[in-house]
Amino acid sequence: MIDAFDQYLLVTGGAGFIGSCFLENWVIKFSNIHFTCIDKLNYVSDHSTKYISNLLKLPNFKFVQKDIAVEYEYLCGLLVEDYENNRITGIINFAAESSVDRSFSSPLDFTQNNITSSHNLFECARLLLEKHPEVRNKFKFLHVSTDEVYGEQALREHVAECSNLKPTNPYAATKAAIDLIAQSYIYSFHLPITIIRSNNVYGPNQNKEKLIPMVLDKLKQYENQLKAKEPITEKITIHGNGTNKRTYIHVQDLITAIELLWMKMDDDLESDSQKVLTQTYNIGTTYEIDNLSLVKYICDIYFAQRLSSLDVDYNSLITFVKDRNYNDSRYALNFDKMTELGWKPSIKMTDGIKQLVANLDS
Ligand SMILES: NC(=O)c1ccc[n+]([C@@H]2O[C@H](COP(=O)([O-])OP(=O)(O)OC[C@H]3O[C@@H](n4cnc5c(N)ncnc54)[C@H](O)[C@@H]3O)[C@@H](O)[C@H]2O)c1
Ligand SMILES: C[C@H]1O[C@H](OP(=O)(O)OP(=O)(O)OC[C@H]2O[C@@H](n3ccc(=O)[nH]c3=O)[C@H](O)[C@@H]2O)[C@H](O)[C@@H](O)C1=O
Repeated sequence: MIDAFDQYLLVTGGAGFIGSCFLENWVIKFSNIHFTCIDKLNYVSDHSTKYISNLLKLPNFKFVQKDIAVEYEYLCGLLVEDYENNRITGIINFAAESSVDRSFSSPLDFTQNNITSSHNLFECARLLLEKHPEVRNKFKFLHVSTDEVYGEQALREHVAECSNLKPTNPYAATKAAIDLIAQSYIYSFHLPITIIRSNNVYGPNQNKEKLIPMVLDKLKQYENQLKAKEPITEKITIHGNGTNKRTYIHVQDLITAIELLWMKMDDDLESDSQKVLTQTYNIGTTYEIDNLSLVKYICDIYFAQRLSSLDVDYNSLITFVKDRNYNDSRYALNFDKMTELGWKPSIKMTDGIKQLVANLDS
């Protein structure tokens, strides 16, 4: 069979926030690579392919709506039994239920979904390399984890990839569990899984349950109600007293990091080494800010860009609500390993937020 494409990749969770931004970038940029995206289409994309709609007709893209937590047989067929037809030798795993808030109310669903979906992928990858050992010299697996697996850091503390995993919420615990299962597959089956753990990611296509898109959505509603001379109904909701801090990375900077690692994995395969394959990488920035300051920062940009004539006391737009069961105080990553590979974040938070405000009507 003559391969129409140089590589065949499986991307899971590609209809969601980061996955869709990744696919929007890579499917267009790498026309020599074929991408199969599997996503169950949950609430984050309104149970639709709206974030990847312009990819659906491209020759190097295929979308499959499946729940990889329950479709083990399908995955096995795609990756192992029908390898000769599908020839998938690269997996990038974004798929997960990603909301900390939702994990407090349905922890078992998070365990069932997040752990089983990723473990199904690891097991299929193991079986593929067992059945087709010749694939090992071109097989890559990038698993997307999170900084939350480390739990919170004290002031001036930074965690490196070798730091202990101390998750505090059910979502983070599922992500930590997956990382530990991945580690067992690396040791026991020499499966070349590379893991990335990033700070909070922001950018287009992010569901408005998360802080930044929530603030933008509330401000847009405020603007619409103001123009329609309707009563202002919605307020920006801040958990607790707003002093919790987060560190932010623009989704494009994360994608650049993924691309660098993917190339370094190719170098490893060509030189039969494992400098990057089987490694874990923190992907972070130094843009740390407390939640209340971030909300006011976004308001500053929003009003300057869209409502410059108004002089509004932002406190009137904000309401403080009950805090999370547990709310990590801050995450601070040591990302020297990525720096040593030549990566650094390039999108300033000001520019990233301004870009989001400017694109609100698109
Ligand atoms: N957003 C962040 O700030 C952030 C930071 C660090 C790590 N992460 C990780 O990055 C990945 C993507 O995060 P996101 O913010 O884009 O999430 P998201 O919630 O926006 O998208 C996740 C996608 O995965 C899909 N999915 C979930 N379970 C699935 C299953 N069993 N089968 C098929 N599809 C499934 C969902 O339908 C959704 O489209 C997740 O693994 C998350 O843990 C996110
Ligand atoms: C690395 C993880 O980032 C995201 O998780 P996180 O909980 O940090 O993101 P959120 O945007 O949900 O919350 C950030 C911060 O804001 C508070 N907050 C949120 C929503 C709201 O309406 N009001 C708030 O005050 C919240 O308590 C937090 O302190 C990502 O979702 C996850 O997948 C990651 O891996």
